[in-house]
Amino acid sequence: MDPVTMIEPPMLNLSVFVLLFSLFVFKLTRVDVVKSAGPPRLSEGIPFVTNAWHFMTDKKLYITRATCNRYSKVLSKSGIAQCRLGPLNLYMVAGKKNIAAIFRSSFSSDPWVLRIMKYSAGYSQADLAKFYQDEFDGTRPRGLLPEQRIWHALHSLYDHTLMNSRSVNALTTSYLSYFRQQLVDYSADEWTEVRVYDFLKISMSTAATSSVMGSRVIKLNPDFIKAFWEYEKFVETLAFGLPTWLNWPAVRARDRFRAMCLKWYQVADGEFDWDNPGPHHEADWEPAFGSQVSRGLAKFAKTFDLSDQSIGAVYALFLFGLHANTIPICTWVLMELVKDKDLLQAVREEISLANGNITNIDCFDNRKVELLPLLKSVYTEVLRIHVGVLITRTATQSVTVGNYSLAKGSTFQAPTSVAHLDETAWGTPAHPATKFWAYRHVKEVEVTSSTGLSTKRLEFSLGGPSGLFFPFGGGKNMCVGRNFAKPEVLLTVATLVTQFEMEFVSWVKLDGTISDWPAADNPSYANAVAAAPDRDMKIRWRRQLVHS
Ligand code: HEM
Repeated sequence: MDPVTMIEPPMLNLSVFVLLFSLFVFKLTRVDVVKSAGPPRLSEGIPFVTNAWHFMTDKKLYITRATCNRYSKVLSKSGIAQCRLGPLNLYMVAGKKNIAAIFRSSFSSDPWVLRIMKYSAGYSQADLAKFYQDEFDGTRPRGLLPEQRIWHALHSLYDHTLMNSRSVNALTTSYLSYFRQQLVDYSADEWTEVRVYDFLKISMSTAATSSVMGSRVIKLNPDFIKAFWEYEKFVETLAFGLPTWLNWPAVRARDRFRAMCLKWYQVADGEFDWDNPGPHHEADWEPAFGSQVSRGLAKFAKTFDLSDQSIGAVYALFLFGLHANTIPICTWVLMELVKDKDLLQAVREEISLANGNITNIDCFDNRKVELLPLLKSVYTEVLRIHVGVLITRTATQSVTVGNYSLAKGSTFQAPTSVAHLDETAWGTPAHPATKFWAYRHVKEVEVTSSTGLSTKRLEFSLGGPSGLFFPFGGGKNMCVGRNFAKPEVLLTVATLVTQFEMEFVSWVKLDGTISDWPAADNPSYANAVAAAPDRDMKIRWRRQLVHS
């Protein structure tokens, strides 16, 4: 199937699910509707249904209802609002102080993550029980060493293999080399038409998967990348835990992708020498599992004796985390550059200057590209505008938020979009907060050389308060992939704009037909982190002649 048609959002099915889900919830739950003395409540047109419906079909609207004048100013006034989401009673929070509060150590995202592991990834019940038993609230079984505790082991594995500079550098170098292989078919002689999102979905996911697990996983499963995107479009709705008979296409896509991951794992496991200690256990790269994080996940699965079903789920969910946000973010960055020729030229010059006017990307210093102020500003601005997630936390003890004392077990959600689009924090008279502005996060500074010569240059400077910018979440559950995400996106963009001349052709719908409208955030991604575009940009490009 054409890779574009396979990503059409499952709107029809979703609508049916939501309706049935809402009725299901309405019938099965008895929820206390007494007006409490707690934070103000966000009203619902149809009790139990309206919020769940909006959350699953248009989360922007769900959040807007809590903040916008037309509906209610509940959240903007008080900084905390109660909100019913199906059977759950949640507290939505906003404002620097309340957001900082939910990033404290007395809040955890583990219960929310468990839901994703259960439904979106499909861990087995027996393995989920190991996580449930390792209580996050201090009542965990006593006498266990930290490394014997499953949550601790998972978090420290990520810290060790994704957060330190050695592992990030190794992943970045490997990613770039695989990404360049995706470009070999494009020559300097002819113009080729490509769709930006379509191209990046295939090329970046192929390169990033290979850099983490090695390319064998794709050779063993020729449909691997296609199966990933088939699965990706369902991950958010799977998390709602609808019965399988109601959600069959999603469950089938998940199980198919998980089985592919397991097939690869079994080959790698048979090949890896587990019994003999040696450098292969700590190497940045070895042929069986690939990178440190991939090998670490295998060790984790063995240590906690995970079932085959859960092992497939471990890798499927990790690959979702790896691709689901960097690829839409990179797409938006590239779209913004192609839309604005002057900006594209300015970014090209910045990259070229930093690299001594060498346009051969093979000679680039990766770290220099990451520091370029204008490119970093565009990346930051795209994160600000297009990351729209409800950062979710559960209180592990009784807590005080926004002057309200709330019980242990209360669930909180902080919508990034309320903070990221706050006009008073980010807007300027010429550039409102809701609009992309490439130069929002740079300022011009004057520098004087040792010979007394004064020049002006751009310096990166976040264009608003850091407490109102949290695209990667915060606290101990903050995104562990953020140190890799940045070089992955920036180096992909730097490679493409330096190696290719590119021109806008037209906006197209996801099925490839012409669109009169530019791309906007796709509302059918429910609680996704970075919004995918609802349509694509067709461009034409050809390789630049390289001077080294
Ligand atoms: C621009 C790209 C990305 C964005 C915007 C993003 C955003 C996020 C957010 C908002 C969370 C939840 C954090 C919280 O609850 O406080 C998260 C968690 C996570 N992300 Fe990312 N992410 C990105 C890239 C990546 C990459 C490249 C990887 C893998 C290498 C990754 C792996 C993960 C994992 C494993 C978690 C769960 C962490 C935990 O529960 O301890 N992410 N991400």
